[in-house]
Amino acid sequence: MTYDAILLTSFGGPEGPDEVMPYLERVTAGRGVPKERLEEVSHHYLALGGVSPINEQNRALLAKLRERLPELGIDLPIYWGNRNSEPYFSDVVKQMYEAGHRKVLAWVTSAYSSYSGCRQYRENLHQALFENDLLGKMTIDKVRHYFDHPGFLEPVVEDLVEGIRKVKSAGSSTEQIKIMFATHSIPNAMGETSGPPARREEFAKPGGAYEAQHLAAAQLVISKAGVAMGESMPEWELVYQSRSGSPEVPWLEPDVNDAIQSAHESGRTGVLIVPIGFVSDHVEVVWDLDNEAQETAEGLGMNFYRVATAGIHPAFVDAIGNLIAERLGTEAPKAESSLGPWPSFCAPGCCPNLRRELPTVAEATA
Ligand SMILES: CC1=C(CCC(=O)O)c2cc3nc(cc4[nH]c(cc5[nH]c(cc1n2)c(C)c5CCC(=O)O)c(CCC(=O)O)c4C)C(CCC(=O)O)=C3C
Ligand SMILES: [Fe+2]
Repeated sequence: MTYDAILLTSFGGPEGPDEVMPYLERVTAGRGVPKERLEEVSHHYLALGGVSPINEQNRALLAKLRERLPELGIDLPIYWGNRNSEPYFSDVVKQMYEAGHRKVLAWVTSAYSSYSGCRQYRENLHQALFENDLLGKMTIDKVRHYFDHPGFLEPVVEDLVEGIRKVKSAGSSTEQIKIMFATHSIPNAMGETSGPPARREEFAKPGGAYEAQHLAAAQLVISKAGVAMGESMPEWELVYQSRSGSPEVPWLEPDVNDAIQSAHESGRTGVLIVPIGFVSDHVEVVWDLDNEAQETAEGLGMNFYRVATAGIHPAFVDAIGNLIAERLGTEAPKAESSLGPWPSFCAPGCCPNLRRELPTVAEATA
């Protein structure tokens, strides 16, 4: 495979108070999210000055990639585009075409399979080509999901080890600690249909491939931390956060705050939250975990530690390099769970849009 440019592909966020409501409306357009939920989330953003940290984190990652990829032998220009805020895909795609690029490889800031974390990006990239009349003139492929890539997990393992030591020295024993791997909740219907249709029977409902990938990543993190510490690990579980949508629609559970309450009731005195579902410390992490979950835990008198995300850790930057090199055919895939390496091209019907079928990029031909 040859590519002539890389596109760092992300979610986007507001960068000022005036941008918050238009951003939230854009994100949820046609998604059936009640107005009350938007009001509530707008307060999270406004409490942070109306600025999501996500764009700054992507600028920092972009700078690291531009520095590091050439050292790894990848001499391709790197662009950055967002689904929901400037720089929009449509503008970036146009800019890339005008600069002469025809075969683009997108790397997405989402490690797992789901409509929200995969197909929606692929639909939006297709839309960007369409809007610029570039269908058939320029292709955009996508790097595979990397939930079980060692370089995605290493920064997490490092900080989990640190966190366990801290919570222990605050007085909680191994048996008194619960490790909670946290990820974005999604509707059950989205979980059940995540991943390729041919593999659907393989995964438990309602979480589907989305949940299976998280469990695989969590198990790897626990094993690695156990080896690093040379001792047995506290018990762990997968929990969900940042539930949106209307209350009648079932979403993946348990919620992180309920899980903290249950852990307290079963005699735990320490909780570590590992935001394994996120690649950097954006609003879901700094608000929903560092404020809400921490308050829940401390209100119950528990020791609390929130583990770092991959961010711009050198191991993660190198992992992105390896994932790109894998697509270029110059390095072997690195995937440590029995689920991977996840395919680079999504099967038709993978992580479907349950509202209406839309064309996408980076789809496998049947
Ligand atoms: C799976 C998943 C990821 C991980 C994969 C990926 O990274 O893409 C993710 C990431 C993110 N989600 C983000 C923000 C938001 N997500 C929302 C709403 C929703 N997310 C969903 C799922 C996911 N979301 C879903 C099923 C909805 C309901 C509406 C719908 O069905 O589409 C809403 C609306 C308000 C609310 O209800 O919360 C906001 C503002 C930000 C930016 C944060 C920042 O600004 O720092 C990021 C990285
Ligand atoms: Fe989201």
